Amino acid sequence: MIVSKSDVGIVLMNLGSPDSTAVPDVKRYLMEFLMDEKVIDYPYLLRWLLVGGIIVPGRAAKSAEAYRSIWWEEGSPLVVLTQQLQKAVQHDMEMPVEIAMRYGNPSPADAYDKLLQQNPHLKEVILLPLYPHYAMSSFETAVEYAQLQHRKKNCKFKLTIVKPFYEEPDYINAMAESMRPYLQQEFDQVLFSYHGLPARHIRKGDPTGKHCLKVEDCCHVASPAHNFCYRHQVTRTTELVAEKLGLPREKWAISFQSRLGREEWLKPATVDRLEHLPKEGVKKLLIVCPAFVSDCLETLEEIAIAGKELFIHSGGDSFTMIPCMNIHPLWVQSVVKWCKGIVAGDEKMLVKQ
Ligand SMILES: C=CC1=C(C)c2cc3[nH]c(cc4nc(cc5[nH]c(cc1n2)c(C)c5CCC(=O)O)C(CCC(=O)O)=C4C)c(C)c3C=C
Ligand SMILES: [Fe+2]
Ligand SMILES: [Fe+2]
Repeated sequence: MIVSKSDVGIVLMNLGSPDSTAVPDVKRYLMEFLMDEKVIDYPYLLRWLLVGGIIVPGRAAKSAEAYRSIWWEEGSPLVVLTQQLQKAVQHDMEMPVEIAMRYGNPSPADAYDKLLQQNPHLKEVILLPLYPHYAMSSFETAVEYAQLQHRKKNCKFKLTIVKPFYEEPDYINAMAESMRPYLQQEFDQVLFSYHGLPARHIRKGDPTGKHCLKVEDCCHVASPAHNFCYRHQVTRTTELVAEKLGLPREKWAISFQSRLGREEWLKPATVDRLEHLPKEGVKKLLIVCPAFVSDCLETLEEIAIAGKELFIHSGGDSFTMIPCMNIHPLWVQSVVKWCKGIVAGDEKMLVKQ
């Protein structure tokens, strides 16, 4: 459907943060996040006992302290950087751009209200989940939440969803160019550290039921499962970015961070690599986190503070974290180009509905 530009709005959707670093706010946020059945996918009662009885009480104060170590005067880095992206995209777009968060504020309903205030005749909203890769616990839950609020509010406009963009040439180019200046310095390895997932989520998401983590080297063997396979998609992003940067194979590696709980998660774990790399001769490390388009707790605290400390303590000499794309001009241009293309009728970036 082609609608007039003046009747379209854009929502950039990210994960969300607590409202403040106060322990009750962090508790509320963690409860909302971890009680999401697509994040911790156990039966409700078990999830409630585990999250409300063990994980959140045990984690909230430590999490609040971690947030305090990275918090900015204007608020959570993730929220502030998403607002900055909104402003930068808005600067180059004729249609209104708002942001929404999966957890915490502002919600998709808040974003729809703001768009409707600007244009009560809104016909279409383009929802861009700011996740390059598909995961049930990131992309899928964000989309379903935005669709639920769209239905609950009985919105009359159409909600159009942008697909995970893990191999889109514009994203790959923006990632590579945002990294390139850091490659001028001497380094032994670039570590691409992605948010981790329970391995079970990868198997559960495989629509064929017989490919992911079952076929040898599954991520390199063609399969319809790849549309839903986070591990395939992060591998593809890494290989395309490395190729664009001319990085030889022995100069890069992949790892997975932020493990939670006792289940098996994707391997290798970033913490294990950071501990062992210096002993393997990797003393000068560059690290980048392409699963996040905006810097957040997972990059600024887990990698830039705790990860650096671990690597240096384990015998490393230099550790440089490459920032997320944030408001890199090529990233802003990519978002603008995709949205303008969709408004002009190009459907290749869209989830088929
Ligand atoms: C079972 C637990 C978790 C899964 C699965 C998970 C997937 C997942 N998360 C992101 C992106 C982000 N996660 C962030 C923080 C964060 N993640 C978990 C747990 C799971 N995530 C927790 C408990 C936390 C909270 C912080 C903590 O206590 O350590 C963030 C940062 C938010 C911020 O405010 O800065 C992001 C971003 C993705 C993309 C993903 C699936 C691929
Ligand atoms: Fe997470
Ligand atoms: Fe796979």
